[in-house]
Amino acid sequence: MRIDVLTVLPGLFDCFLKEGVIGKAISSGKVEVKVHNIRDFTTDKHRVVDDVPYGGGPGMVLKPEPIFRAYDELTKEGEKPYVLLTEPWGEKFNQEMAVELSKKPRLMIICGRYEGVDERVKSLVDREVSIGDYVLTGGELPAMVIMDAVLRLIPGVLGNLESLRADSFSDRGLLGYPNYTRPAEFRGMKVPEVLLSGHHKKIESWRKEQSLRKTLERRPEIIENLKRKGLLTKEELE
Ligand SMILES: Nc1ncccc1[N+](=O)[O-]
Repeated sequence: MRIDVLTVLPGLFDCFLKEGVIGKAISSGKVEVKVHNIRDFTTDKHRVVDDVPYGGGPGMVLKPEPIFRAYDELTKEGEKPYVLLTEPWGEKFNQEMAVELSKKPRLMIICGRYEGVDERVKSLVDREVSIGDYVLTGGELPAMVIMDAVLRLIPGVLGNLESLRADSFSDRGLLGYPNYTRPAEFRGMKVPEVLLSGHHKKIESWRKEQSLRKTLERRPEIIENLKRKGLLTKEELE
């Protein structure tokens, strides 16, 4: 997968693209992420990317020309990207959307900033996406959240496929099961016996039960939703 990011603050992405699972996925060539400074697509001396809003009002709006120039330049060759715009009032990002986006060969993420982008930019956009009902200073952190959730789903990025298998829960939006590692007892708190039993079938059903119980407790609407869609098996419903 290739992702092109358009932003006025490219520096924000430096650590994100170098560290951890994402850093390895990029350095190993499994995925390609290019961050582009919208300012590089301006033509004036002062490299202006924003301007005051027509009709008055606070703050600045990202101008359309530099973003369109970047889009035209970056889509001259290769597959047309599926274009996301990160902004507070977009469609709520979730695991289902991450799975869907992870199947696209190429993405472009336009990071909103200031009071947002000129409305005409949305003629380039396939999906306006929000990571939550709160206002950040810009769409760069949301872009990193989306890339993190999407890139970890690309085959080969997460070394141990097992952790992806566990995601079969999160792909249905179920909350994860409790995790433990050595020591078997710590400050009087013991690891559940079943996890020390080596009995894989029992461990699997214990984990599934824990996940369903936690989801029912904290996010009952997810269980209701899965019931309605018929995505819970008979024994899961018991
Ligand atoms: N929540 C947000 N605030 C500002 C820009 C983008 C945002 N978002 O969620 O994509």
